[in-house]
Amino acid sequence: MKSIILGYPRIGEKRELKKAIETYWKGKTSEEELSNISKNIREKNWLEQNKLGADLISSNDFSLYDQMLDMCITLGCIPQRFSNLTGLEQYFAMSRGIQKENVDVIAMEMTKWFDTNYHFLVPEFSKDQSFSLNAEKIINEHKEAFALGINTKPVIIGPVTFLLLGKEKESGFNSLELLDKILPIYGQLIKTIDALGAEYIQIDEPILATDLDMKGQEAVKRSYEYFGNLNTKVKLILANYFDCYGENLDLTLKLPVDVIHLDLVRCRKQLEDILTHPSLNRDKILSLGVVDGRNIWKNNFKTSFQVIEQVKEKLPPENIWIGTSCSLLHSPLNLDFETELNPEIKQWLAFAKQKVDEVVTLKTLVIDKNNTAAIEKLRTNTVAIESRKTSNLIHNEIVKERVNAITEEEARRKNVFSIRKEKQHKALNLPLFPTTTIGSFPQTKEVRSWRAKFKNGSLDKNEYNKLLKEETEKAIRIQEDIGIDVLVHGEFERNDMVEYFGEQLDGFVFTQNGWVQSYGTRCVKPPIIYGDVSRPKPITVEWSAYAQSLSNNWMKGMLTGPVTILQWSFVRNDQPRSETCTQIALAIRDEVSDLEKAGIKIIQIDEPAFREGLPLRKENWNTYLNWAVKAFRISSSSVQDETQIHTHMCYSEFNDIIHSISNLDADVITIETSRSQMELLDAFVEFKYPNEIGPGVYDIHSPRVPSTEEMKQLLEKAQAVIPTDQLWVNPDCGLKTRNWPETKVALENLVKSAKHMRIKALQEV
Ligand SMILES: Nc1nc2c(c(=O)[nH]1)N[C@@H](CNc1ccc(C(=O)N[C@@H](CCC(=O)N[C@@H](CCC(=O)N[C@@H](CCC(=O)O)C(=O)O)C(=O)O)C(=O)O)cc1)CN2
Ligand code: MET
Ligand SMILES: [Zn+2]
Repeated sequence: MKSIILGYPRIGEKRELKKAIETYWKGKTSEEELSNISKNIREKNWLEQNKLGADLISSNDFSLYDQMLDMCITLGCIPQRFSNLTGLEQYFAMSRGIQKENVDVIAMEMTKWFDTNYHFLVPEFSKDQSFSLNAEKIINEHKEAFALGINTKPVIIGPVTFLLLGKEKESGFNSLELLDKILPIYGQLIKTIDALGAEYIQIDEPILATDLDMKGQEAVKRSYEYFGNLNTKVKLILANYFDCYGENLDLTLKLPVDVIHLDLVRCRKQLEDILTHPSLNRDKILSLGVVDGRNIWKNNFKTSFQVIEQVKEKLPPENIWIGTSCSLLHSPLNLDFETELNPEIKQWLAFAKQKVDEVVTLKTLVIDKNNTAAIEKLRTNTVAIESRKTSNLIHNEIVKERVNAITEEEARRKNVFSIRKEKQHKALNLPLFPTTTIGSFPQTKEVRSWRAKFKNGSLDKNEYNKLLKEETEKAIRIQEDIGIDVLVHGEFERNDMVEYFGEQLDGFVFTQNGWVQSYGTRCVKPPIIYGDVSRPKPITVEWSAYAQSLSNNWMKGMLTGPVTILQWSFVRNDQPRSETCTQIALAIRDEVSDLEKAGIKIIQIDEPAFREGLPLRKENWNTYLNWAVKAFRISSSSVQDETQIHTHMCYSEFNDIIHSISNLDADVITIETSRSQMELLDAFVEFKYPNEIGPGVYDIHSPRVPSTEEMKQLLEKAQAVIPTDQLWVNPDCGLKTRNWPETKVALENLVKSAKHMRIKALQEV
């Protein structure tokens, strides 16, 4: 029996990697310094897992930006436009774009990794694509760990997941047609790893958690049969996570791999299917992912034992591994740093380091029932689990009753959009192609340092608020000067769009250092929802009212929606997510009502995680979409017809959920479309989406400043397919990650492009 960790967080205990990369980007440190800090983080991670007693530890789970991007480099799949660059400059240009002297290249697209808040860079494929092996990173990391006495299992992304998550950059071919070209490169890679003396390779194929068509299944079969014929000693672990193997199970069990990993947190029922499956061969090792890599709750050891016992009836102990459900990339690093958490709640939690310990302890208890240290851990585990079941911190009867009493009417606006639209146009009096931004303005070092000082007590509340008010006023004047129509207050008072709300709602706790990577160097501290959610008092009303008082332009109220608050938090697992989401929706509904009462005429309820919450398998979509849409509608429907409700979504594909997007019935939706050159609009066009829409024309994830001409062209593209009176002009998303100089120029260009469109539209009438 072995313990297996599918991957470990790479940001460093105190986000050392983030800081090292960002200072490197600023030109303040050398490549060598960055490389040293990276190496230290890797070594620390390996030694930590090793010390805790984990048997199978990953290498190549480290990345300077993203593991899919690393895979592109490994396979020599580098888009043409980066071919004049080399090394780290090329690597970071691929991730963030580059703009200097004679070089102006846009970044690769970024999108959500399955149903997580982690973003990967999307591989780009052309029909005559060629591949070539560059295994340097994988070799070096294996050697580094080996020097510490650890024979790691390199982890790589499998060919089918790689190809299917990538994007064809020309029409008329399917990425899977590249399989024949890519398999020999994977073959060379596996041989290279074999030659290093690695005992195992972990090949991640989470695409197996989705509905694969015949071609996809065939590709899986062909790939692993190819790998099976390589004549290598190294053993293959096939890892799927985030859902069951489902329809892909029979195929999977017949593949010539040594180990099959199961995510038993997301899909417990597959165990029964597998153990009774005629194709299960007793030589196969099953890696049981029982410790949740996606949430922070302590593992229930007793439940895990039941799972292991069930497998022991069918397989010999040496063919049973115990592990994390998925990589721990999605989990914060170390609970020991949380000195301010309520101890009652803290005892219910486990972060990455504690999860490794859980995996090892479970294994120990299974193989050695008399191990006293492990028995003591089992005892504390049982106490914690029981304490959570019976704690009176969790339940609030008033909240439960309110959820049960929700009526259909409360989830519906008073009138249909066509009626609202007219009233809103009269009330708001906006020009054609109204310009707006998505909410946040640059979170400068100063703003963050005020918050840090306020939190550590060296800045008092009045001074902190005064500084924030000044910053807000500054942002408003800048927007007025640039000529933006609908203003925002800038969100300077918020650390994060979800954490900020979590901090002010009952039923949530938040961490001091519970960072999780979102993309590149950007991290989030997801709040923890441990109990019934309610809003003790208004959250944003004072800020919005203050901001509105400073300007004659309309000020958008700015809220995070219930689905996104749910999706970007660690959610309690003792009741259905839908129930928790509805509780949050009621809290936001009260906030919306209060904003309206305070004179705010336009209220944006952000739902960037709406799409991400979609289950991986289509059979579960309707259930989710029903409660998610309803939650949004509960939060947004208390207002008068004249009050304009906006929503915002980024990184979403809309094609297959456009019906539900339309059912949200937001008066205006702003979306991210610029990196895909407006491709994401297609869904709205085909559906004849009736409400107003702001397709993003400015890629805010890149420091690159888009030109007026560029944005004009994007708007013309939009205007060709969407009626003019439905269109808004805005960036892809909020501007908090940008700096002021580039933001100002980009927004000036944006307003110019809108004005140009307006003049043209009037001339045409
Ligand atoms: N939750 C969430 N998910 C999301 C998004 C989002 O906005 N929020 N946006 C999409 C893209 N993802 C993003 C995720 C994070 C960030 C981001 O900007 N993160 C910041 C941290 C934001 C934050 O929590 N800031 C805190 C803490 C800031 C901090 O680092 N403070 C320093 C001290 C600062 C000083 O003394 O000067 C420290 O702790 O060391 C604050 O402002 O208060 C970062 O990584 O840099 C942006 C986009 C999708 N998913
Ligand atoms: N209002 C938020 C902002 O502008 C929306 C962000 S969506 C990830 O930052
Ligand atoms: Zn966004």
